[in-house]
This record gives sequence, C-alpha cells and structure tokens, in this order.
Amino acid sequence: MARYELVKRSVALITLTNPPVNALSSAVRHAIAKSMDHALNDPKVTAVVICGENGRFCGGADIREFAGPLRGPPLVPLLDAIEAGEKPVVAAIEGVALGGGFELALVCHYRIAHFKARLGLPEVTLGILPAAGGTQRLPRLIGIPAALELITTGRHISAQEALKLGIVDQVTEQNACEVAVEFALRAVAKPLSSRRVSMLTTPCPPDLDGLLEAVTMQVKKKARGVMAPLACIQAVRAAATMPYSKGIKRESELMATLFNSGQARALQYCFFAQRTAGKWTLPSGAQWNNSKPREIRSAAIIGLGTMGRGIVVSLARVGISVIAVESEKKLLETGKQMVIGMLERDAKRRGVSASLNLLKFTLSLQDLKDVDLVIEAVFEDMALKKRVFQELSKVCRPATLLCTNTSGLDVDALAGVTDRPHLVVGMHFFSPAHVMKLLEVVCGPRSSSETIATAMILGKRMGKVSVAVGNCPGFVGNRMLKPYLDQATFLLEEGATPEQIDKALEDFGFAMGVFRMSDLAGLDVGWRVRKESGLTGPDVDPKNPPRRRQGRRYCPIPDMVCEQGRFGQKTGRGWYMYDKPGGTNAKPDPLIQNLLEMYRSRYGIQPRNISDQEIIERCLFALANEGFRILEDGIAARPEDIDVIYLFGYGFPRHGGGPMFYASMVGLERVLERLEHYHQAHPDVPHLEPSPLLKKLVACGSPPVQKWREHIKTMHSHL
Ligand SMILES: CC/C=C/CC(=O)SCCNC(=O)CCNC(=O)[C@H](O)C(C)(C)COP(=O)(O)OP(=O)(O)OC[C@H]1O[C@@H](n2cnc3c(N)ncnc32)[C@H](O)[C@@H]1OP(=O)(O)O
Repeated sequence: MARYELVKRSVALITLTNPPVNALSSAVRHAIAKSMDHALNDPKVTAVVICGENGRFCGGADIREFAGPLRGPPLVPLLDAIEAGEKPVVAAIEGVALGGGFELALVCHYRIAHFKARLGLPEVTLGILPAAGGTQRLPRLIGIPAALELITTGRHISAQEALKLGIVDQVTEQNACEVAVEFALRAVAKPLSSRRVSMLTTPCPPDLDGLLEAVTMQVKKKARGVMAPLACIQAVRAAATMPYSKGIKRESELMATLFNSGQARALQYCFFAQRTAGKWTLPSGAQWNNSKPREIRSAAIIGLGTMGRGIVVSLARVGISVIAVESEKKLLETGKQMVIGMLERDAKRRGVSASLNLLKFTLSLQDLKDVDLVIEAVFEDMALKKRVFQELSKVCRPATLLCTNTSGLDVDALAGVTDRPHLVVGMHFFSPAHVMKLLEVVCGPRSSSETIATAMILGKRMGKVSVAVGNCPGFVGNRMLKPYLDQATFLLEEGATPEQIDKALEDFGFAMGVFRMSDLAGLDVGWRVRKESGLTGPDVDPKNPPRRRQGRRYCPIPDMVCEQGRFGQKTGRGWYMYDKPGGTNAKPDPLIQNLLEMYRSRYGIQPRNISDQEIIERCLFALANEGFRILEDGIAARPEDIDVIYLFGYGFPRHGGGPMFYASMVGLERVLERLEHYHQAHPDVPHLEPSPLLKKLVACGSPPVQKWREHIKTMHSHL
C-alpha cells in the first residue's frame, strides 16, 4: 500500500501503491504512518519525498470506505504529525492530488507538481467538506477569497494555476519525483517553521463578513438546498477567526453534520453510478470490457436543425471529420453559419483554434459513401427516417454504422429497412447537444456488440456520459417523463398553477420546474406527438369524453395552450410569458390563469389547495414508479443507469441522487403507501398504480438500490 525506499543515500521515498488512484484507504494510511515513523527515526534519512505509483499522486480518501466504520489511523493526526516532523517532506505531485490527497500535499513542507497535474478539494461534490485540515490550511496558504472559491466549488485546478496561487513551489515538465528528491536534498539545511502551513496566519480581507455573506448568497442561488457548500463557508470562517487548534475542531464538527446526511449519501452514490453506467452488459455475455469498438475517424450528420448542429459541434471539437447534410440550400447555408459560429465561440472559450477544416457541408447523400458512421437527425417522423435509412443503405459502404438521434421512435423498425440491421443503433442526444452531457445509446435487438461498444465509446470521446438502454417508445428518459408531465397537468386541473408546481420542484432542487422546462423545449413537439398518436386533433372521436383518452384520464390543457400558438420561449408565450420570442425571463401570465379558471368551471372542477408535498410526491413517485417498470421490462440494466439519465439529461438534483435513489432514500414502503393512496384517489391514472417490482422489493425488506438487480427477474431483457 506504500513502498519505502532510501534514495540518494539519505532521502526516504514513500510511494503510495493503491491502484487505480492511490486512494487513502485504511491500509494506505497505516502504511504512510509506518513509513513516516521509520523515516523520522532513521538517522540516515535527512529528507522525505511522498509520491504516488503510476503517475498519480493521490485521489483522496477511499470513498468506498465511507459507508462503513472508520478503520485504521485517522487522517488528521497522521497529517499533523507529518507537518510537525523535523525533517523536510516534499510532495511530488503527478496526475492528481485531490481531496485527502491534496490535504496530504498541504502538510508536506514543499510541493513540486508535474505540469500536467490537477489539484483540488472536490469533497463538496460528495456532500462533505475537506476535513483533514483542508479548510484550515488552504486559506492560510492562499487567502480567504481564493480558498473559498476552490473549497465551495470543488473545482480542479492545473499545476500552473496552483503555482500562481502559491499552492505549489515548482512546476516541472520532468519526472516530478526525481525533481522532488533533488529539491529535498537542497531543503535539508533550511528552517521548517515557515513551511508549516497550519502555523501561518490567515491573510484576512478587510470586510470578511461581507465577503462570506456574498459567497453564501451565491452558493444558495446556485445550489439551492445543498448543505455542504454552506458548511464549507463556516469552516473557512473558522480558519479566519480561530487558531488552527480550534479551527480544526470546528472543521470536524461541521464534517460530522454532513458525513451521514442523506445528501452526502446521494452525492457519493452519484459518483459511483456515473462510473457504473458506462459498464454495459448484454444477456449474450457481450459487455464493455470484451467488445471492441470501431475507430471512428469520419462521421456524417443528416439534418442541421438544433440537434444536428449540436452533434456536428460535439464531433468536430474532438477531432472527427464531419460531413453535414441538409435537404435545401437555404437550410444548409443557415446551418453552416450557425455551426461555424458555435465552433468558433466554443474554441475561443477553450483557448484553442476552431477545427473548421474538419467540416464539409453538402446537399447530397452521395458524399457519404466513405464515412465511418452516420447520425441521422432529421424531423421526428418515422416515414421520413425510414426513407433516409433506406437511402443510406444504398449509398454508404457496407461497414458504415447507421445511427439515429430519434428521441423515442422504434430503432429496430429503422434497422429493418437497412441492409445491415446489426450496424444500426440509437444515439439519443439531449438538446443542446453540444452542451448536454447525456447520451442514451439505444440498443436494438439486432444491434451488434461492436456497434454498441462503438457508440458508447464515441459518446465518451465527445465528453458525454453514455448509458446503454433498450428499445421501447421513449426509451428510458422520455418514457419516464410522460407520467411526470401527466401528474403536473393533472395538478393544474385540480387547482395548482404552473408557477406553484415549478417552485415546488425547483425548491426540491430541479434545475427547472416542469413547465419552465417544457417552455424551453418547445410545447409544439409534444403536441405533434399527441396528434400523431390520436390523443388530440381531428382524429379524436367527438363522442369521446374530453378528459379521457384510450380508457384513462387525459388532460387537454397542454393542447389548448398550443392551439393558441403558445409554443414556449421561442414564441414568447407558453406556460409563462416572456419579454419577446426567444426571451428567457419567465413571468406568470394572467391569460394562463384565466384559461385554467375557465377550464375548471367548464368541467365543474372545484379547485383545492394543493400542498408542495403532494406536488413532489405525485410527480416524483410517478416518475420512479415508471422507472421500476423500466427495470422489470429490461429497458434499463440497473437503477443507477436510470438515475444517471435523470441527473444528466433532465436536471434531477444530484443531492437527491436520481429518481430511483430518491425513492430508496424516502423508503420504498413509504413510496408504495403513497402511490397506493394516490391511485385510490385517481383510479383512472394507471401510472399511479404501484409497479409489481416496487411491491416485490418492499416484500423483500426494501434492499438498498445496489441490490435491486438481484430481485429483478427479467424474462426478456431488451439490452
Ligand atoms: C477525513 C478525510 C476526508 C477526505 C475526503 C476525501 O478525500 S473525499 C475524496 C476526494 N476525491 C475525489 O473526489 C476524487 C474522486 N475521483 C475522481 O475524481 C477521479 O476518479 C479521478 C481521480 C480524477 C480519476 O479519473 P479517471 O477518469 O481517470 O478514473 P475514474 O474516475 O473512472 O476512476 C477510476 C476508478 O477509481 C475509482 N475511484 C476514483 N477515486 C476514488 C476514491 N477517491 N475512492 C475510491 N474509489 C475511487 C472509481 O470509482 C473507478 O473505479 P471503478 O471500479 O472503475 O468504477
């Protein structure tokens, strides 16, 4: 867990050896304590260098150990002892120094960083704070404003920024460990007292209270309801106002309030869920680590609408040549100008040059004959998509992968019109595609493992979080959205307003409430889908009761809103009103209020006061209930995948963990009881009827989310 060697006759070299990130597990802490003891007591040793194996200094505490009781030496006294030692200790930082790893570096008397290293205190993203002295030492070293920013955001910084801030003493392009050993030899004769960061006086800004107040406001606005950043601010205040010995106690008290909180559990679950999601597996045994992806050097995008443009940018900025196809000259020219603008702005922001030379724009599908992969992003119309896929089959070389960006249509039906169904897969991007991190990779029953592997890896290369899902209407994300949206509109009928529902969801932590989100996405999209599926429009039988469709409750209010030409932000009117078409500042609209009142009086609905609790329960439990059905149907392989989809695609708050983790945190028994209650009150809403899997899990004693898979007996996995 740590290797001890004597180098250059007098330098003790301690190498952390806990792959893959040299996390500070109990065994590693134990090994460091033993090695330091040895080094400090061996008269031959005049200085110490600490580094990590395989070019990684240390990724921090072992997060997996947080779930169990503390074993091994606690970190704070161990780190204090390193700092207090009488021999100079130098940290050789390669790769990463994060969390406890950064705190370990802070107790070393000198820090040498490789120029590619990244440093940071990301604890706040895990719902905790840097509790091994990080909140007390960093402000002493770099001052309150800079330390506050790093600790409350968890941002990673480059070695160069760390040098500018005064965190590291030297940045090198050579082997950091070798440089550190030479540095340590030179440091032997120098006094250490000024190098002990805990002994420094924190440089304090003149208006400390004003600064802390301003940061508190910022944090509350950005991360509504999240506890950890606020605790971080309090800990930093202690660094400014207390001696180290008292500040470290305050840090520990604050950590105790966070450590076992639901938010910390949720955020740590998200960390692992995100990493688990990439590890897809098929019933055939093919999986992420035994399926070879194809190398993709060139791609084509069909359709330069909002989605197509975002996909072109996502591909070009990672060095893939892209041919973009449109059907009309004017659309092609508009799309081209927009893509170029987007790429130029993106490149400027990242300080690189725009890869415009990788782009080609054409009106002819014939130009696609040599590309490695095509992503179709035309209008959401099955007949049109089928025509495109038939044409691609004729034009593209037999090995070209054919992908569709459909948000919910049958991927296998598209595969069926091609000459290569095994090379067809869904790549469902989220809008705007160059910003949103989620990619649903939709595996049709005939998609080969090589095709799935290629789409998953391509997503990762574009910086996306790729999740493999099965093929069914709406896949995972949009299938679950339906019951969620339905509940929101039923609540409108019963007496709520769009702003009340949005506020409840935003207070819960959603980036946007359901109505603001719908206004942003465009209300006409769903209206078209409802018309096509016969739920509204001229095809509906006039004898059909207005608030029932296909044997279940139906809310026609969204159709009425669209009939007035209110399509959301783009038309300046939707569930809210905006200053102008394309405006983003949502204001409650009295016309919507009137519409709701007229609607309720027309159907004799007596509006009632609806509590925020009911809004949250009905929207979120209906959402999770559909998630349970998706697991039963084998459309998602595990609850973590569903949660990752909702975290990265639908703005579910990370500190809630995602809909499935949230259900487990509330307690499955409680979710079942509330769903039964609401279903009894609304028997014509099948989505409120508890799913068999939820009942089964409750009957099995509500196991933790990581164990649900053991209880899912999927007859026909779609993955
Ligand atoms: C009282 C003391 C309190 C201390 C507080 C802390 O130190 S909390 C921990 C703070 N550290 C972090 O938050 C860092 C978390 N890790 C990362 O950000 C990244 O993993 C990385 C270090 C930047 C490396 O990224 P990369 O993309 O190269 O690899 P992965 O993210 O895929 O990780 C590889 C596997 O390693 C596991 N892992 C990573 N960090 C930790 C950790 N700190 N503890 C436990 N396990 C960790 C990760 O889960 C991957 O494992 P898989 O089995 O492959 O999923």
